[in-house]
Amino acid sequence: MTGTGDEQAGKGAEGPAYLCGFGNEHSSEAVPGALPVGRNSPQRAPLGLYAEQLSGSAFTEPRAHNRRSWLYRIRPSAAHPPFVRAEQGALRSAPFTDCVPDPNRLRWNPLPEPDGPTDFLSGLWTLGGNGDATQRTGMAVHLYRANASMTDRVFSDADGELLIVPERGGLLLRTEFGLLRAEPGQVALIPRGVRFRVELLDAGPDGRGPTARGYVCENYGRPFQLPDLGPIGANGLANPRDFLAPVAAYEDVEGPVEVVNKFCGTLWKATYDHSPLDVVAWHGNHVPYVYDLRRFNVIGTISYDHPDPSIFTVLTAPSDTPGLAGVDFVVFAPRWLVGEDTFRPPYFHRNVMTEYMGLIEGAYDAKAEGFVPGGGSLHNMMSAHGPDRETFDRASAAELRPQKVDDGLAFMFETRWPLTLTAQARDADHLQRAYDDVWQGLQRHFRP
Ligand SMILES: O=C(O)Cc1cc(O)ccc1O
Ligand SMILES: [Fe+2]
Repeated sequence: MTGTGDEQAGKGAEGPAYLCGFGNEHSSEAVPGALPVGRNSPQRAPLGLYAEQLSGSAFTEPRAHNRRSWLYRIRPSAAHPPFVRAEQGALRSAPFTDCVPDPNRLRWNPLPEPDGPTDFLSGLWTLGGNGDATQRTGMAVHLYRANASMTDRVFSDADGELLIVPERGGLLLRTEFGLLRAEPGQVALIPRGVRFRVELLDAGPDGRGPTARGYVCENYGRPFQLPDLGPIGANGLANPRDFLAPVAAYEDVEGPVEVVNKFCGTLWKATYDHSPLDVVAWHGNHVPYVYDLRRFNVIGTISYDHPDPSIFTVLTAPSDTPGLAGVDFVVFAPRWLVGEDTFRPPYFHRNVMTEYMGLIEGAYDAKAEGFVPGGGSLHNMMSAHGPDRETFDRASAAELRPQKVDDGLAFMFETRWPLTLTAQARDADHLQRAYDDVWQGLQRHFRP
């Protein structure tokens, strides 16, 4: 695949320029002539740059799964002193062994405000996850809250890719590949190993701003890809051309920059004597991207019943068993409900998959109250859940006219493995201890 064009993104003309297309073999140069022509590693790279390959798959994986990018940079990444252990904050990693896996339905309010100056990295707070980062399986659910831009440091995650879901406040992601802007309603993906710095879009000149919040799915397994469409056909759900990769943009900055690396669950740091965001040109398919959830082409019934929410899959990270995702990213976007003789909100169910849900704005059609933007719910493997009592009563009696559901944007990280909590999530003050009550009082209506 090749890029078909550039796109100006963000709100208005000041947004970064982008390259379009999911999984494409993109190329970009910030200085004309910086990309070598016809080879990746010439004897001397153009403009005195260093060539470096960043591999996101084994060299030998099938072409359809093969991922790598070639970076042409001012200094090679290899020029650095030893990494030493860094502050872990509230960031935790798989395997999650603090807690016994809990079959209860759980729900949290948003994270409390940060105590002091907190950037994206120090504001990461892990809820739980599954698998094992050292085995490259499973996933983790993190939340973040940040009131300061990252300055003089960058982050990269050797353990997996990061799907960032802003809920409050926009983010400017300065990556090795260039700039991405992600506002609430958009999501950003940083591939395994890619270095980046997160700045708050609303920050003042001192880098401080109101608290930005959101969710992060850390995927240790096979990278997210677009789901197959089967009988849906060639178009629909998330369309490939709406995934936007950055154009090359580099920093030529001498001076100490801390590089923080998450490696097998722990954070390590090394101080470089220059900014490692010094990539002048690049090409490849192991690239960061943003996607606007409002571009999701929502498909649902036009007759009766309610398709399973797999119909809302934006991205899927396959496991080694076909059809069983390590993690799916699913969005409940504005849509029309027209099903006749149909209970229209999510049905009662028990699922072998585990569902973590978050809310970006508004309300969710299965929950009348208590599921709030910035909060989250966990319905672990086989836990019984569905509409709360109020929603059930309302939806069972509703007149079934065509109805637009457009008062919220919810999402789900759905995984084939049960999710084990961190101790901080189990013991959190913001855990709603009476969540079970939302299903109390569902009356018997049986009339044999
Ligand atoms: O639990 C949820 O609210 C998510 C969900 C929605 C739906 O419409 C059907 C099944 C399902 O798990
Ligand atoms: Fe569910």
